[in-house]
Amino acid sequence: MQLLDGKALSQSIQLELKAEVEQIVAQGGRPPHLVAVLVGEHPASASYVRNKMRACERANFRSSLKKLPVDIAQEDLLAEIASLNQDPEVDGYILQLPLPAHIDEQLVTQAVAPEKDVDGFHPYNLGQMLLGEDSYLPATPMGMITLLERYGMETSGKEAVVIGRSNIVGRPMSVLLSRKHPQGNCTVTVLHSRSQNMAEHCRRADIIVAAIGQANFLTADMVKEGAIILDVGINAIDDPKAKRGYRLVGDVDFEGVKEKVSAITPVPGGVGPMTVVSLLMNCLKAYKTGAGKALEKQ
Ligand SMILES: Nc1nc(=O)c2c([nH]1)NC[C@@H]1CN(c3ccc(C(=O)N[C@@H](CCC(=O)O)C(=O)O)cc3)C=[N+]21
Ligand SMILES: [Mg+2]
Repeated sequence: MQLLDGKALSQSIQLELKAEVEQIVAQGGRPPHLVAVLVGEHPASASYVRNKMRACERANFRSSLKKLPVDIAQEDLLAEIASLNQDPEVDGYILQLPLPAHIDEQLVTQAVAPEKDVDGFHPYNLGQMLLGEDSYLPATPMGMITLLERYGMETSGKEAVVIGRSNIVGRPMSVLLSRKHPQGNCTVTVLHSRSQNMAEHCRRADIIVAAIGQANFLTADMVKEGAIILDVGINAIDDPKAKRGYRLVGDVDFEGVKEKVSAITPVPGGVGPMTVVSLLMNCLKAYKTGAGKALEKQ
């Protein structure tokens, strides 16, 4: 079994990004600037955002965290978004999801300038992705494709099963795995809460992407010998012995399946860090294409 070490890979990509930023700065440029907008105090979100800011530091990016109160009015959030869109010193930014219930997530996501949408959540970027045109890819699916690419795993002609149909993970991943691409060209099946015979579908798969949000959902009896497993799950399990009082487990019963599969991502240290570094890759791309100034007020 090969462990797909997302943490180590993300760190080496951060070093590559850092080298590129050093070159930009040596030539008189400013570093790329990523902004994370965090509304309220959602504890998991706060920890993800911290990881993103830390990755920026390691890659010599400039980063800013914009903390907004949980009860912010939607129109005030829209005003913040408009100001980020117009700020020539902001290359890319993300609105950390989930947003509080009184905010219309779709509406505010559409207010983000597509040029600065390094999360790839704007309908324009999602549409471009569907068409196979250039866009910012959503960070988690992009991270998984990069992981396969850097490990030299071609997927053409293989059977892929994606469990989960969320807008930010399952759906875009199913699109990427079926596109014309060395880490694509798969025959893709998307499973979701209404699917029947889940285990049967999974047992046929050469590649399984588990994005269900349920600890230890995918068990050994559901996987084929030699399959590749990408585990998107981040589930906190109470554990009095752990430092934080809990530990993180994925959607895959790692211990159960590890002897059976050919490759698998661990949790933590797999898909999560790849998500973070994908944001930085998108932000450098935004910087290079001049996204910062795209909507500058004249
Ligand atoms: N607008 C937006 N963009 C996102 O990219 C986004 C989001 N909203 N909402 C939630 C999901 C989830 N997500 C993760 C980021 C980092 C880790 C990560 O760093 N995980 C570490 C461990 C984390 C820990 O120790 O707490 C790991 O798996 O090794 C995981 C998950 C980004 N998301
Ligand atoms: Mg994500």
